[in-house]
Amino acid sequence: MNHPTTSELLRADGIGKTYTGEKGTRTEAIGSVSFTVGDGEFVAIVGPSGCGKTTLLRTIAGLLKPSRGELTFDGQPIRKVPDGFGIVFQEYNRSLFPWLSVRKNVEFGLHGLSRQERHERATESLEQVQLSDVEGHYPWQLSGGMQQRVAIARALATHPRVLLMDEPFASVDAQTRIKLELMTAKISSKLGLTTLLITHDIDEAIFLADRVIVLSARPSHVVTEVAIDLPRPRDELGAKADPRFLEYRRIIYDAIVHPDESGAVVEHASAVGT
Ligand SMILES: Nc1ncnc2c1ncn2[C@@H]1O[C@H](COP(=O)(O)OP(=O)(O)OP(=O)(O)O)[C@@H](O)[C@H]1O
Repeated sequence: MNHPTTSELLRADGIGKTYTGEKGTRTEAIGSVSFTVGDGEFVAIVGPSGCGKTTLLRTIAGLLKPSRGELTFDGQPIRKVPDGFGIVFQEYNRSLFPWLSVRKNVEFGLHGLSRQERHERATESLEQVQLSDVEGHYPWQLSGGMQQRVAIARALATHPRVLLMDEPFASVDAQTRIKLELMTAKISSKLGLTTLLITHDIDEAIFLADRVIVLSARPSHVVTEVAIDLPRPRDELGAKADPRFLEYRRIIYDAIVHPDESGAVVEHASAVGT
C-alpha cells in the first residue's frame, strides 16, 4: 500500500538560492523551485550533478537562508531547523562523534528529555536500525553502512515528523546500499514518516518514493514530477522487474537528459495531479 497523502506538510514556493563569493562572484544554484510534500508521503528529488540538490535540502532544513521564495512546515515559515525535522547527511563519518559510543551518539541532541527517556529513545531507534548489539562500540569500529545506520538512528530518536536525507547511501558499497534502502523503506512505512530524499540515483528514487521530483541543471527548476504507483512493501528484484518501474526510469532519465523535451515546467505539485 502506498503511503497516505492526507494533507500538505511541507511547501516550497519559488525557492531560489544564489551564492555570493568573497570577490562578489555570484552562483545561481537554485533558480526557482516549487513543490509540496504531503503528511506521510515519501518524496525523492533527483537531478543532474551540481544542480543544487544539497543546497535545496539544506535550505528546506533551515540550515541555509533562501535568496528568494517561501518555505513552510505545517503552515509555519521555516527560519531555522524546525523541531520535528530529522536530518541524515551523506558524510556519516563527519556527522558522528568518534569519541562517543554508538548509544551516546544517538542520545546526543535529545535535549529536554530525562535520562531515562533518552535511554529509551536510543534503545528503540537502535532496534529500528538493528544495531542494538553494538551500542557500546565507537563509530570508527563499525563499517560505513553501520555508521550510516547510527546516523539514521540518531535522527529517528528525535521522533521526527519529517526525515530529510541527503544522498544518505552514496558512500557505501552497492550491496550495503540495497540493504539500507530496504531498511529505510521499512522504517518509513512503519512509522508513517514524511520523508524527503535527495539522490542522484534514479532507481533508488523510484524504489523508495511515492513521488519523484526531477530538477533541471543549474539554476534548477522542477522539470517534472512522477507519481510512483508500485505496491508496497517493495522488494528490490520484484519492483525493478515491474514494467512500470522501467517506464518510470525512462521518463525520469529523459527528463534529466532532455529536460526541454519533457513538457512544460511544473511549478506546483498540484499541477501534475499526483
Ligand atoms: N557555499 C557555496 N558557495 C558558493 N557556491 C556553492 C556553495 N555550495 C554550493 N555551491 C555551488 O552551487 C551549485 C550547486 O551545488 P550543490 O552541492 O547544491 O549541488 P548538488 O546537486 O548537490 O551537487 P552533486 O550532485 O554534485 O552533489 C554548484 O555549482 C556549487 O559549486
